[in-house]
Amino acid sequence: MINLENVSLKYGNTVALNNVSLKLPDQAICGLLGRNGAGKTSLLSLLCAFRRPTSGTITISGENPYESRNIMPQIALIDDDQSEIENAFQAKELIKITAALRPNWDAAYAEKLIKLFEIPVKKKMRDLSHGMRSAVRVIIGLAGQTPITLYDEAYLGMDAAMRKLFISELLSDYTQRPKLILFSTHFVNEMEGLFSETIIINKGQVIAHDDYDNLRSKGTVVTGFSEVVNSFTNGREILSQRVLGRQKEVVLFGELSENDRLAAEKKGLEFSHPSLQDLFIYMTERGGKEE
Ligand SMILES: Nc1ncnc2c1ncn2[C@@H]1O[C@H](COP(=O)(O)OP(=O)(O)OP(=O)(O)O)[C@@H](O)[C@H]1O
Repeated sequence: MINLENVSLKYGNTVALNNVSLKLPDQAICGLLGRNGAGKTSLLSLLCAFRRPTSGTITISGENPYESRNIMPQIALIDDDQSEIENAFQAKELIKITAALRPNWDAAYAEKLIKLFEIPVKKKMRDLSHGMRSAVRVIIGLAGQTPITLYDEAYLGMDAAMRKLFISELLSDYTQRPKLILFSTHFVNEMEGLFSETIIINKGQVIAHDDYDNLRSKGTVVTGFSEVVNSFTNGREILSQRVLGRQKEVVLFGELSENDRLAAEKKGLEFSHPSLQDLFIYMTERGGKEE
């Protein structure tokens, strides 16, 4: 269990995280969503003890990660690091070095993934394409089997087919060997089916943390004849709207009361929930807090 209490992180005068409190379970695939500069990387860098918070406390399994030799090998951060040091190694050397640092390393799984992603392992990292370098990193993330694995935009440069392969591996591995995976992404539409829970971070603050279905249920899509939809949605918080001939679809923020729903159904309106991406965009545009 990860527990953050009133955690803030400042870089000089820049407040990257502002009084964040968060509890994360031992087993989940948790999406970390936020606009550029929202504080996602800052949060992940605290969790893997690359940085210390300016104020507040972080505990992982009850221990302070900065002072614990037990905790550090249990956490891996997989990011889009382009450092010269890493780029100087052959892919297979980088994999071998990392394997030595990971107590739960699954060598057979790493070999399987190298074949699956068709990695030319003798090439230096700097000579691989961006997508291939990312594939090497996610192989390290998957084969490392760390109980807490953090992916920070780890698949950048991968084409759609490769991203699909990665997601499918992540899911099947999680099903067999559950752990805590935190997954920061801007590909909300593509990845949202992956998340058992989602954290939305905006301007350094956690504005929502809920399971996937609960979060999506905070929005309502209303569809029907334009005039009926207009009279029903008038005065409510509208996320987006589009007209389809005589029909109209309006996305509202918030759940409808049972009375509202029954009244609208009598008028022939239909309801569903918006995508996580639509909700995310709305919540971070208005900067609002989850009710
Ligand atoms: N090393 C640093 N020095 C100074 N300011 C920083 C540093 N790293 C991040 N920041 C600032 O902290 C804030 C949060 O940045 P962070 O990288 O955590 O955001 P992010 O959500 O990961 O963004 P992105 O999606 O663009 O990667 C931003 O205002 C950023 O400019």
